[in-house]
Amino acid sequence: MDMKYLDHIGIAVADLEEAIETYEKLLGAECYKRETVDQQQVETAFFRAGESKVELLGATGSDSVIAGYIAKKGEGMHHVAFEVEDIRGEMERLRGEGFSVLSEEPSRGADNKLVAFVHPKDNHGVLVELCESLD
Ligand SMILES: CC[C@@H](C(=O)O)C(=O)SCCNC(=O)CCNC(=O)[C@H](O)C(C)(C)COP(=O)(O)OP(=O)(O)OC[C@H]1O[C@@H](n2cnc3c(N)ncnc32)[C@H](O)[C@@H]1OP(=O)(O)O
Ligand SMILES: [Co+2]
Repeated sequence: MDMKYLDHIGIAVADLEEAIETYEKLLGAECYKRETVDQQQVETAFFRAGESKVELLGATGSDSVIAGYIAKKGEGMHHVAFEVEDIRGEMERLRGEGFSVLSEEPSRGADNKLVAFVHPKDNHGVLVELCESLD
């Protein structure tokens, strides 16, 4: 299988501190990691939920896709992320299947991963992230 498992869901939030408090109560677990990814202009906060994770995403700049998303659609589910074994191979496979992979090369994401995205218009309205762990 090419996609190994659902690694995380990404949730766009307007106020990261407030959202962390909410998700700590909701999941009954503490945020275990915070990381800013400058290339994406986002600050992330991660929670474990069984084998999967919840990634809260706050914008760090007005050009951030998260700021644009919230301005247009409001807060909410932003993407689903699948862990893959070989991200470049998977990007090539998806391009061959006609999907719009949004970059030529993967970039550095949070959590020591390489990431790439597939346009939501190709996935029935859901932005899909591919991630490959570098650990
Ligand atoms: C922290 C790093 C990493 C990790 O390690 O986990 C991350 O998770 S980073 C997460 C943030 N980064 C990204 O999302 C990068 C990839 N995304 C993009 O390049 C863009 O967001 C996009 C998908 C290309 C859309 O950008 P753009 O075309 O500029 O936005 P529009 O507002 O014009 O939208 C066009 C069209 O698409 C719909 N849309 C946009 N975003 C989403 C979304 N997340 N989910 C579903 N649909 C989305 C938008 O509503 C528009 O639709 P129409 O109005 O019907 O045309
Ligand atoms: Co993500």
